[in-house]
This record gives sequence, structure tokens and C-alpha cells, in this order.
Amino acid sequence: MTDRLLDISDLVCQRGGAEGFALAIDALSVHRGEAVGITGPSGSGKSTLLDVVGLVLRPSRPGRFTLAGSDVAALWAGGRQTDLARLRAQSIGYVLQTGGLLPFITVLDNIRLSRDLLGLPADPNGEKRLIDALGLGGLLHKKPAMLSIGERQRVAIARALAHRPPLVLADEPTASLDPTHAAAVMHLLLALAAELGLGVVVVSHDWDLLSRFGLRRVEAQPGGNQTRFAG
Ligand SMILES: Nc1ncnc2c1ncn2[C@@H]1O[C@H](COP(=O)(O)OP(=O)(O)OP(=O)(O)O)[C@@H](O)[C@H]1O
Repeated sequence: MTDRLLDISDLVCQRGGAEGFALAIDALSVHRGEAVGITGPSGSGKSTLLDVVGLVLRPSRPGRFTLAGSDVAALWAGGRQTDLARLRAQSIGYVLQTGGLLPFITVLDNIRLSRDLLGLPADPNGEKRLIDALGLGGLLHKKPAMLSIGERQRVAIARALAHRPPLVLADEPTASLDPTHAAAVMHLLLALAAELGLGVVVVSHDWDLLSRFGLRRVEAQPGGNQTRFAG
């Protein structure tokens, strides 16, 4: 198997009709274990790119698009929503700006959610490794509303990684944190992903922060109502 985890070229995603916004991914690849940082000004299409990579938004022209050995372009072309949903659940972990945790279940149940939904067996050793690394031991039986924003982001990282998806997508994961906590959370995300050999795509307006962690930079090239990405 190639170590190329994500491979996209010649893709277009049009939003809001013909007069709306167009995202063009001329080329984007992520290797297993590689961390890529997506940067660009507000409104340049970073979240749109992440939604396309995360199999949430259907490209108007899928071009060539493979993820973890699956032909995503063919799945979209064939309208195979169930296969796309399964691929999304198995292959992708999400860390969102505000955690995105389920409020009515505990931290521990949030962390276990992705494995449970996939019908995977419990993984006590992997779970303990994440809980220890992220310093979550004292929080496991609390509900998310009782946590600080930084604590929620650490839980969100544990939840995103618990089912060992080959690709982790993070959309401004530290935007609601102060600089010290932002650096700490980014470090934890990238160190754990590297340890587990996972690919990571982080969207951030803060290249100063990302550059400290050695991510490969892919920068938006906005022009009018279209943005191109290549990298
Ligand atoms: N649901 C939608 N329908 C139509 N157009 C949309 C939709 N969501 C976003 N857009 C447009 O797509 C473009 C890119 O938005 P996107 O949110 O991807 O940018 P971004 O770089 O992530 O911005 P920010 O840094 O401010 O979050 C913008 O022009 C936006 O107005």
C-alpha cells in the first residue's frame, strides 16, 4: 500500500450557485504520518476545503480523489452515500474549533463514542494512553459543560483519535484558546498523531503557531470568487 493517504487533483467545489464561491484543489496530498497546515485569509475557503476532504461536501467536479485506498471520486459519482458515510466514520477524526462534544454524556462516553458507533471492541490500553497524555484522568465523569474551553479541546482530541482514524482534520482547533493553551493543545494533537502515525490536516489563520510545529504549509490562493489550493 502506498503511504499516500490522501490524494486529490483537478477537483472543483462550487458553493451558492454559479455566481457563488468556487474552491479549486489543483493538487493536495497527505502522506501517512504527515502534518499539513492550511492557511489563508478569512473567507478564502479553508473550511470548505476541510468539508470536501472530510467527505461532507460533494465536489461539483471530483477529479481524482482517493482517501485511505478508496476511490472517493467514484463513490461520489455513483451516489454511494452509505459507503461514503462508512469511509468517513472509519478513516477520519475531527477536532472542531469549539470541541463539538455531545453535552448530555460524560467525557469518557464522548471519548468512546466513535469506537462504539463503529462497533469496534473496547481498547483499554489505547484509551488510557490518550487519557494520560491529554491529562483527562480527573475529568472522565464530568459533562462537557463543566469543563473549561481548553479541557474541552483536549477531550475533543481524545475523541478524534480514539478509533485510530488514518486522517485527522482540525478546523481552527485552538482559536478559542489563549496563546499558552493554544500552543499546548496544538502540541498534544500533533505529538499524539505523530506517535500513532496518523495524517493531520490543520486549518488555521495562525501560521506563527503552526510553523513552530514543523507542519507543511499549503496556502490559499484567493482571486475574486474563486480560491485555488495546491500542495
Ligand atoms: N453554505 C454556503 N453556501 C454558499 N456559500 C458559502 C457557504 N458557506 C460558505 N460559503 C462561502 O464560501 C466561501 C469560503 O468560505 P469558508 O468558510 O470556506 O472560508 P474560510 O477560509 O474557512 O473562512 P474563515 O477563516 O472566515 O472561517 C466564502 O465566500 C463564503 O461566503
